[in-house]
Formats: sequence, C-alpha cells, structure tokens
Amino acid sequence: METECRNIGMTFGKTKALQDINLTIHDGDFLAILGPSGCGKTTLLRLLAGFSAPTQGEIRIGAELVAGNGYVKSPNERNISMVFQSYALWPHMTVEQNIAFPIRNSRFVTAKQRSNCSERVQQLVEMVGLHAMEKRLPAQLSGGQRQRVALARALAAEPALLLMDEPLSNLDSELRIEMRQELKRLHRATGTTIVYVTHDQSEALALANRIVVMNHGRIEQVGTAKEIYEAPQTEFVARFVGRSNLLHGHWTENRFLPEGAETVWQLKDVPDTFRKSGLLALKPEQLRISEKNNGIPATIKEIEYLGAEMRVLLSSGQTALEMRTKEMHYQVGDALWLTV
Ligand SMILES: Nc1ncnc2c1ncn2[C@@H]1O[C@H](COP(=O)(O)OP(=O)(O)OP(=O)(O)O)[C@@H](O)[C@H]1O
Repeated sequence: METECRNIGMTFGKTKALQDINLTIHDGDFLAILGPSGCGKTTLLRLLAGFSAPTQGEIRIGAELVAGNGYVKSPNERNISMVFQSYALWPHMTVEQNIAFPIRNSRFVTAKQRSNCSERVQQLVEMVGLHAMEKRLPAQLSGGQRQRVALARALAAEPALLLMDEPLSNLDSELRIEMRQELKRLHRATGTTIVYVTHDQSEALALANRIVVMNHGRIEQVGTAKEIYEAPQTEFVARFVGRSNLLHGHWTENRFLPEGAETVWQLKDVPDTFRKSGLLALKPEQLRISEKNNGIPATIKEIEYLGAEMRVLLSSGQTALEMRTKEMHYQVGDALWLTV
C-alpha cells in the first residue's frame, strides 16, 4: 500500500515548518527522513501519524484520503504505529501486556488475530530477543530492552506504516549499532513499511533503502543511500550527507582550476551537478596533502585522532576544509598544499 503526500505545507504562526512536500512512500520501503534540527522531520512524521492536520495539501494511505481540505483522520483510525525516542511504554504493564495491548485494542486487528494473541506475543518476544523477560515491568529493563519492547508493540498489530522518531538516540553508541542490525533484520522479516526520522547521516545511510534529505522545511533530494552520498544534487546535500568540501574554481571540460591554485586538476567521472556554479565537491577522503605546489594552499587548524584514521581540519583563505587520512607527518600550524 502506497502512502502519498501531495503539496504538503504546514505553518505554525509565522514559521513555515513544511513547504511543497511531495513524496511517495512505497510498500515495504525503509525510508529515512534525514535533516538537521528544526528542518521539519518530526512535523512531517506527525502529519503522517494524524496528530495534526496539514495547513496545505493532502495525504493518502492507499486509496484513502487521511488528511486534506481541513479533514484529518485521527491516529487510532489509521493503520499505523509509532516508536518514539522516549519508548513511551505503559509503566504499570509487563512486557507481554505492553505488546498485547494493540492486539487487543486496535480496530485493524481481525477476530482471528485477537484469538491468537498469546502466540503472537510470544512470537514477537522471541523476534526481538526478550525471551524470559515477559513478566518484567519496563522499570526492570535496560534502555535497549525497553526499545525492543516498544518495537515489538509497534509491530504487534501488523500496521501498514511504522513511524519511528529518532528511536535509537537514547541508547549508547555500541547498542545503537546493534539495534540498527536488529531493525534491518525485523524489516526484512516483516516487510513492514517504515518511515524513520533521524538527524544522523550514518544511521540513515546504514538503515534505509531510500533517503529523503530535508532542509528548512523542504525536500532537497530523495534517493538511495548510494545516490545521496555519491551524487548529491544540491550544495546542502553534499555538505550535510557527504561532509563534502565545496571548492570554488573554473571548469574547462574535465579540468578544474581551483581558486588560489596555479595548477589545473585533471579529473575523471565527476558528476556535473555543480559545474555550472563553478564548484567541485570533494569528500574528506578525496583530498590529499601534497609536498609541491600543485594544489590549493592551506594551513592545518586541528588534527583529531579517530583510531583507524585522522580527521584534519584546514583553512584555505576564508574556506574551512576537512580531510581524512591514515598517515600524518604534519602538525597544527603547518602550511602545505592540498590536491586530489
Ligand atoms: N507546535 C509548534 N508550534 C510552533 N512551532 C513549531 C511547532 N512544532 C514545530 N515547530 C517549528 O517548526 C519547525 C520544524 O520543527 P520540527 O520539530 O519538525 O523539526 P525537526 O526537524 O524534527 O527538529 P529536531 O531534529 O530538533 O526534532 C521548527 O522551526 C519548530 O520550531
């Protein structure tokens, strides 16, 4: 079942939280909505859930109009479930009671599913790895285990759409990576359509089969992780997702003369998104330090040791640059050249 947003706009007083949102969510998608704080991600998710009505445009789930023209269908009338950053479990209910709740109460559950409730709860408990914890209360669980209960509860009534708002951000970094694998496995096993809000580009790249990048209430680009990372269509996407350096200069066919450089760079297979504006987008791992004057002059501002590699922050004139390297023979304050 497809979900369709058409010309969605949302204003709060003078704030335009969303503008011209056109988006189709396909059946079985794992779709990430990625963008910086305040770009409108949560507002869009809340509209999909039915917590508020858009000020413009319409939303359809399958053939059914769920919001538009002042009409809005409430969350419990939509076949959706939601997982929040804060888990939002019922504190007085055990693990199995929390998971059973939507099976007993959702209007989208059939009589047959309801009569198989205990088996379904057991199946979900196993699926999210909470065996032997069924009788515990949320307070007797770790953060990761609570989030697993929230996930099992969200999947219990087999929703047409599962909405997740930064569900892993309360977990420590190791557990976050582990839960990512869990989520991917659950998505493969259930085929549920997932819309996943995050401001973390590595989370979006790792999880989603499609990514929607948002900025200032608008969609900047929609594509697969590879498309978004390797072929950004806007300066914002290049910087936000790929952490790309955008160098100004002059293009002649496949040759680029960066501003401040004396030597032309011969480049291969460069997507021509930015050529018209005299820009070259380079990922931190594409920049190299050069011993000789065949690139742009730069000064090292900071070196961060990250274990497997180093993150080096530099400045070239007024431009701040970032590179990643495995070896570093220079120090903060050194002047050198950067090339590709
Ligand atoms: N109920 C509201 N009343 C007024 N302004 C709001 C309301 N909800 C959101 N906004 C504004 O709308 C914009 C988008 O907010 P939203 O919460 O959707 O952003 P976000 O991308 O989810 O941010 P974050 O990652 O920080 O949660 C912001 O400028 C925010 O201040």
